[in-house]
Amino acid sequence: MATNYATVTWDQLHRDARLLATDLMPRGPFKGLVAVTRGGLIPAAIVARELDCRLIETISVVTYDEEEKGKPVVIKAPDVAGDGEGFIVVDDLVDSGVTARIVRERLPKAVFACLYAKPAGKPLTDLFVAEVPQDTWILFPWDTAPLFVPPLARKSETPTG
Ligand SMILES: O=P(O)(O)OC[C@H]1O[C@H](OP(=O)(O)OP(=O)(O)O)[C@H](O)[C@@H]1O
Ligand SMILES: Nc1nc2[nH]cnc2c(=O)[nH]1
Ligand SMILES: [Mg+2]
Repeated sequence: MATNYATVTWDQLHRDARLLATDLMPRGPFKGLVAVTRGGLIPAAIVARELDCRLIETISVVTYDEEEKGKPVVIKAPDVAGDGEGFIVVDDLVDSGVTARIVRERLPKAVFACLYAKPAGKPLTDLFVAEVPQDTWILFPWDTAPLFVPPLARKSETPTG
């Protein structure tokens, strides 16, 4: 259970995706990218723009609560990417590493890249931009909205006030 939160703004996300692209450049050229939906879609779009890649495939992994031991299921396969040779897999983060493990099984020859890595997932990614503590929940721009915050001197004020 996360006890801290780390908020990522659109600007930070864009900067970090560009840094990831910079680190990926020497490993290319690449045939294309595989975005891990949904969190990897926007990072993959930014990386693809920087690397001038126009081929973007997707893989979708869902962990259903009802499934045996929360087993992850691939509900959309990355058929165009074959065994992953010449492709970059892009996700927003690795946490437990469960998603990355199943993606790597499908695409063993791909380079796996993500923006943020928690310690448990770190061994599953080839590249990442920043490490985040295991007890920290990352809030992406698409998870959040600007909210009224009352002045310190008026703590009891409500957002509707
Ligand atoms: O390392 P793990 O413990 O597997 O966690 C990391 C995954 O969890 C989130 O995806 P999620 O399955 O929540 O779906 P989403 O991308 O559609 O938000 C995130 O985007 C990663 O793909
Ligand atoms: N948004 C978000 N999704 C996650 N999925 C697994 N870990 C995380 C996290 O820290 N933030
Ligand atoms: Mg995801």
